[in-house]
Amino acid sequence: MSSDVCCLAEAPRVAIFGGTHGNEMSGIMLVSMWTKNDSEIRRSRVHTEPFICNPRAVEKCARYIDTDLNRAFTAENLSMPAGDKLPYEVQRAKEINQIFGPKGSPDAYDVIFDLHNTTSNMGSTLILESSTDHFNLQMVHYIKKAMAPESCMVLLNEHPQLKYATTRSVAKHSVGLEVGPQPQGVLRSNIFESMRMIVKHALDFIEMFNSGMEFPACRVEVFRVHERVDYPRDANGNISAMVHPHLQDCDWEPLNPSDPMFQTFDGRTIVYEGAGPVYPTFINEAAYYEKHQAFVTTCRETLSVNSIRKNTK
Ligand SMILES: CC(=O)N[C@@H](CC(=O)O)C(=O)O
Ligand SMILES: [Zn+2]
Repeated sequence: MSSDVCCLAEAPRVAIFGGTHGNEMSGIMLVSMWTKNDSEIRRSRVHTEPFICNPRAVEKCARYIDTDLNRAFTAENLSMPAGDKLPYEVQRAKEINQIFGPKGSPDAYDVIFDLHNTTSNMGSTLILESSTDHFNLQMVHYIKKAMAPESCMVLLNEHPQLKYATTRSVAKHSVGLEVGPQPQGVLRSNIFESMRMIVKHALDFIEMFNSGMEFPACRVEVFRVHERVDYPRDANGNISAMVHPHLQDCDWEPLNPSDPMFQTFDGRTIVYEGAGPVYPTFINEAAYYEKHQAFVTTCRETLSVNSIRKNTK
């Protein structure tokens, strides 16, 4: 019914970020490619800016120089007086906020896609930070349909403690794109092509939305971030077990009470002792050893998405 349609502002300004982490190669290569020739990302009703977020980390092929850029977009950092004593990524966050934000203001870019790779066997995953952004929910619904039969999962991170201040959070609508498995510093053609295809569908969606198309109400399956699980550790804080072979590479598959979770170096199995099934993801992500995270558990949910169209005035 058209009376239930949410009329939303047009989304003419879009950015595609790569190299938020300097060793996640697919996004870095795609963004560099589109910077040289933007024919693939050009649409008549969308202006799309490809952008390398952490050029010094890209140069070094490291996740970051001083601190993780994808945690740096806090109100505190962004309001810090500029100065060259600040950590490189804090300076960079302030610059990115100037160009694509300011975060939370009407001047901010409409949509930012931030391209990441994971060493986990997650496949293609869209990361959302809000369950009430119906523009983003309609977009991920569109992308999932367009990608089928290839799967595209949706990870929803609005957990008050586990949420972090991402680079993409300067936009009005922020979307993370995480594709794996791909080792750090490595390009895999299948991963690169999946990422490229998702960006294509996303831009097609925005083009259609900006052209005035109405998107009917729908439902979308998401996996909501529930808990961070660290590796077992000894008294000195060193890791004392590895991800169990039965869990390794089983991202998005149910983990039930008493299922194997870790394997100690002397071959003992540590089982999951939670109450019900959870869906682990980011299993054995290389970048998360420093964050004390072996995997994150999620709960499966279906969200109802409102019908949307561009407001016409
Ligand atoms: C492996 C990796 O870098 N993942 C991203 C996820 C995200 O963009 O939310 C991060 O931790 O920043
Ligand atoms: Zn990343």
